[in-house]
Amino acid sequence: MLLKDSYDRPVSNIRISLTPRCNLQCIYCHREGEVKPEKELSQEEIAEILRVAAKFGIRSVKFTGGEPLLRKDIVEIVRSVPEGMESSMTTNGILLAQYATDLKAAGMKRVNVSIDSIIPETYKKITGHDSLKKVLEGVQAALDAGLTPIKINMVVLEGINDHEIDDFLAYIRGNRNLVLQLIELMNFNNCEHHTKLNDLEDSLAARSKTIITRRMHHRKKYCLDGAEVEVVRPLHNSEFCKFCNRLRVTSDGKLKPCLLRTDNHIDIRGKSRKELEDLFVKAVATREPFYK
Ligand SMILES: Nc1nc2c(ncn2[C@@H]2O[C@H](COP(=O)(O)OP(=O)(O)OP(=O)(O)O)[C@@H](O)[C@H]2O)c(=O)[nH]1
Ligand code: SF4
Ligand code: SF4
Repeated sequence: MLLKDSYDRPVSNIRISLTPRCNLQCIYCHREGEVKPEKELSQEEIAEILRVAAKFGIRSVKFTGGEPLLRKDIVEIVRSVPEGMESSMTTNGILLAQYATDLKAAGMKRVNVSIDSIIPETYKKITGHDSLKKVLEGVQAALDAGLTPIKINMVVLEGINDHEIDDFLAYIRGNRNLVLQLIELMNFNNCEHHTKLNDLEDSLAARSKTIITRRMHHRKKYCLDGAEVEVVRPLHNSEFCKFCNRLRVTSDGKLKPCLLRTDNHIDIRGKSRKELEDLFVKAVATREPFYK
């Protein structure tokens, strides 16, 4: 039986940040909402968290960061995912070519890869590094290894990459294993590059053959001719929060009931199995939609 919060939202998936470290410096990075992270969880601590998650019926885990592939024990971590639980990862793709085959062999189902521009100079401007070629090789390696479907995550930045959407569509078009995911920038610092995605969604809707509403966050998925596009609009979106079914774990071992809150973290380090289970129940009970 899945745990439910008092807003009737079941927790069906868990997101574990494996490290706050990253080999890029994106201009908009929210670091999964972590503040001053301390010592990273060990592989055994992660395995124990996953066992408890499985006990509460959670059947899906997403590994995030920072950059999760910076963990030297990443393949071991993936191997420790309990049977029956699907694992995936959100990565910047730089080390993906190196790890794709091993991740698949360890049981990982699929990956999301962040690519904010397919123009090398713009990619460098956003991420601080000249790594686009490596990332595209990583995507190809993940396709070859069968880590699919692969979502290409693009954070839309006004005046920087917002004119590239058709280029991205051309990149994924015809490959059923690639999905484009357009993400609204989390505009915490009143960033001049923030843009709402409403107009973009309207134009996708007009061009779509089918529109699917996913259960998670009630996100819309637009099926265009030969290309699938998912849109993530988390800001001031009560519908998004109403259908939020995730519980997060920070890289230093705290249950995090909401990405946008730092005041209700629950430390789960050094706890017995029974205490850990009780803290899971407590964390789910404190969950509430950020935007109501
Ligand atoms: N506010 C908010 N934003 C989220 C949440 N989950 C994901 N996001 C945003 O969506 C972006 C993409 O998330 P990913 O890590 O690729 O995973 P996903 O697409 O949510 O998950 P899958 O569909 O399982 O692959 C993140 O960078 C966040 O900005 C959430 O629970 N709350
Ligand atoms: S790749 Fe992800 S974690 Fe790394 S800096 Fe960019 S947004 Fe942040
Ligand atoms: S802001 Fe919080 S409640 Fe809303 S979708 Fe994100 S994690 Fe869930």
